[in-house]
Amino acid sequence: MNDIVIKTDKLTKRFGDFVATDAITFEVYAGEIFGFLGANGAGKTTAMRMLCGLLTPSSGEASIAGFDVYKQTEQIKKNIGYMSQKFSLYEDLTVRENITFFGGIYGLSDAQIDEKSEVLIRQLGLDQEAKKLVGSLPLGWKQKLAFSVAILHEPKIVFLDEPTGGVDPVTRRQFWDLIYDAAGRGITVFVTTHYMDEAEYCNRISMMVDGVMKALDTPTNLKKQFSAESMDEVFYELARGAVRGE
Ligand SMILES: Nc1ncnc2c1ncn2[C@@H]1O[C@H](COP(=O)(O)OP(=O)(O)OP(=O)(O)O)[C@@H](O)[C@H]1O
Repeated sequence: MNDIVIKTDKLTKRFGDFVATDAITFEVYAGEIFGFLGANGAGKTTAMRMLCGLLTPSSGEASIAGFDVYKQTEQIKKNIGYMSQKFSLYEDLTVRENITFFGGIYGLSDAQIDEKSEVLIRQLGLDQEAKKLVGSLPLGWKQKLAFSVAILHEPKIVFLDEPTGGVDPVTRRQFWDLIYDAAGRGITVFVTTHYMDEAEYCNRISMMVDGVMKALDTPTNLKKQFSAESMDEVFYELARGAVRGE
């Protein structure tokens, strides 16, 4: 009995004659960690922006947390968290000021913000850094803080667009501990990544090639399906015919 929190039917985005996302149809379940993979230019960011209510589709259907992507974008935004590649922390505010600022935007009370700030700062091990400007923190800390801020309001779904770009594997693993923690609390995680070790951490993975969703299954089943030892091999098999990208 899985609750569906994301449902799309032939969701498409055209830019002029170019079809960036081509009739993708899939479902994501509550509490799932769903990996959204594809080579550069495959159409991941475009699809994700439609799902977040930030970009109007050209055709097809999608509902996010039960809300329609054409008509109910404000409700969608209230029920999701979003962390883009250029995450939205303010570098010239301190760690604590950033948490307070975003808590205010999400409509949390002062008491809730105080409580969340304490928990978060402790959980991230940022006690020494709480009064430091975010701009002075290493990238890995910024990413963890940006993720924590994106789920400050305990959304139903959090969308992560390449959240761990540019940091080492140990720091990436620590970031994934936070993802597991959020998923354990029932937050659905929709994540794009280029790192195949991260793909292995997902419950299910979809692979986009030239705007089309070419595969969707668990990492184990995908490896079986492609007689592959690793997700790297699966990715290569699927993406090698791609026209777009580098
Ligand atoms: N506003 C736009 N106008 C025209 N073309 C666009 C626009 N936005 C994206 N595209 C094109 O759509 C295609 C898909 O882009 P998108 O950013 O969705 O891919 P992606 O899978 O997220 O790639 P990456 O991994 O590089 O971020 C690309 O060829 C891109 O150039």
